[in-house]
Amino acid sequence: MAKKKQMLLIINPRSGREKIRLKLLDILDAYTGAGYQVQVHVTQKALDARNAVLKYGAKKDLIVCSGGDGTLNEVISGMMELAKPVSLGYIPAGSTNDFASSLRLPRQMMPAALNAVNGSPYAIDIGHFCEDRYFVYVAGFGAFTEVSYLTPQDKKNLLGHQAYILEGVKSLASIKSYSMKISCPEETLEGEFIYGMVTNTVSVGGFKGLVNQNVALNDGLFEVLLIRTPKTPLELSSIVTGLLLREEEKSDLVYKFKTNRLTIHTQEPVDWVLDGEFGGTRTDVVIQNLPQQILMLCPPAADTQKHAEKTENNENNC
Ligand SMILES: Nc1ncnc2c1ncn2[C@@H]1O[C@H](COP(=O)(O)OP(=O)(O)OP(=O)(O)O)[C@@H](O)[C@H]1O
Repeated sequence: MAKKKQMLLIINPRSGREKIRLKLLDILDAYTGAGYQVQVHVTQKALDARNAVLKYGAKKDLIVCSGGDGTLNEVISGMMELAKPVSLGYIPAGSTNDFASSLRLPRQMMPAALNAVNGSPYAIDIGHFCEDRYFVYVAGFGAFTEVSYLTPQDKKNLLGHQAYILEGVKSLASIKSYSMKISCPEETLEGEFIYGMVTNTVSVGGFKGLVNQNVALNDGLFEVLLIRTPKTPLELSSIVTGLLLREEEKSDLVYKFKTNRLTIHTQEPVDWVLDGEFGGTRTDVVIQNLPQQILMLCPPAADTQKHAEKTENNENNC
């Protein structure tokens, strides 16, 4: 008898609106029918998904993750430590699912579950953050970035994406400015900044226009967005205009560029957010793009450069 293919299915039962609860039997049935022996790990708390990958992942043919961006981050962080590469299927089940929309994964749970075993492998870049952390699609600091992890899970489950917007409006009153030196092979910037994000995605916080650059998830490059601290109401309105500009259009307050490596030194410690979860408080940060590290199973349309989403991204300016 042919040896069964081994799958590790990691499920965060609390992600999003807990939709997985209604579909789990159908999903297990489909995977068993497709010839997999499925080991299910239901996460109990933070870091559980990463630890399950480290403990069981190396012996599997496929890892499937059901959860939001935070759970996906944990699974990929575990996979980056495995000695042998394993493919990854993803069932987006969070409240925002930013990265899933970049990969054009099906929005419905059952089609996404089937794609997680039948999709075409697509090698995505991964971000290495300082010594010890990874991110899949965004590392950020400053205004609003803390909204994703400070929004209580119960509120996210109740209100979904609107919960972020509500918490974001609350944080408007407390925008902080940081004195920074930001260096990458292409340029060095110094001064006061209120916001920065280093991304590998077309959507952040559910907004597609924010990155506003041509994006490929496998080109070895991040898209960077940095915003200087406005000193006058006029500068504030220039920032709004600057955010709508394309990469090649220059602004003195808003910087958009691509790079594979970035170092940031700040005088006071800054809170970072990685894929919507708390990434630590740091004065020195090194961010490195590790090209094409994880094989994700995606719909064929998400294949390589077709996926760059140039048109869609530019049409969706916020
Ligand atoms: N059983 C659990 N109960 C509560 N929290 C959990 C449990 N298992 C894992 N977690 C934590 O929940 C965090 C958030 O989950 P996740 O990001 O998947 O969902 P979400 O916040 O609803 O989605 P999104 O980030 O896409 O908005 C994970 O990073 C993990 O630390």
